[in-house]
Amino acid sequence: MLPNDRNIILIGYRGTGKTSVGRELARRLNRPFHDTDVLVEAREGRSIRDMVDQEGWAFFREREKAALRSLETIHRCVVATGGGAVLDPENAGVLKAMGWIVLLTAEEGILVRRMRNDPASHGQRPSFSAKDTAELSEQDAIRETTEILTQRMPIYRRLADLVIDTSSATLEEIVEEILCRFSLNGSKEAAASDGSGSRGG
Ligand SMILES: Nc1ncnc2c1ncn2[C@@H]1O[C@H](COP(=O)(O)OP(=O)(O)OP(=O)(O)O)[C@@H](O)[C@H]1O
Ligand SMILES: O=C(O)C1=C[C@@H](O)[C@@H](O)[C@H](O)C1
Ligand SMILES: [Mg+2]
Repeated sequence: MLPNDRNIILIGYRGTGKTSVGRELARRLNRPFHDTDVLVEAREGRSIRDMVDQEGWAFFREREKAALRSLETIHRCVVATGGGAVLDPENAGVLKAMGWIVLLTAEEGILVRRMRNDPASHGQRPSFSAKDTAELSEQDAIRETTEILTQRMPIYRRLADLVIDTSSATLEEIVEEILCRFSLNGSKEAAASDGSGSRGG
């Protein structure tokens, strides 16, 4: 398989922008986009939050694993993962074999602010603690985020082929960095989808 045929997989904590960046990157590359959270919700016919409330985290993690397995043989796609998908070592192995892994990061305070301002948070993002995330003070939410990131960052970093701090970057800038890093900027697929086909190579 040519390097440019590999999938591009986005990993990282909640609110780092995996879904937003993935959607835009797929549009720029004219590639299919898959989001494991969206797949799980579509298959289950309910939100992740409802799944976790009704069945618990282990149930959701099993469904997430099955969703990831169903993507194992795709190529030339962009994939956004759930923030905790990489915690399962088997999932991590599947993702690593699937393509280039891009880790998105951001400062804790920014992550908390993004999640609080995102209307999707309230109906769809289950709380990690007993309280609803929206009910936590900003300080407690930052503390919770810092604690979880301390556990997860070594796993995220071990898997990553590229790390991008999104704290003060726009979606466009992040997408450009990914295209540039994997030499996809001048590719026919990128050129064709951004309307600059005659200039591309
Ligand atoms: N670079 C950015 N700058 C500003 N806002 C951003 C950026 N990236 C994402 N956001 C905003 O942050 C919120 C969360 O983004 P998104 O849903 O893409 O994150 P995610 O990593 O997919 O989260 P989750 O793990 O919960 O699925 C959205 O409201 C989105 O518009
Ligand atoms: O960080 C996490 O553990 C999660 C992130 C979201 O993408 C969802 O997959 C779910 O809310 C769990
Ligand atoms: Mg997402």
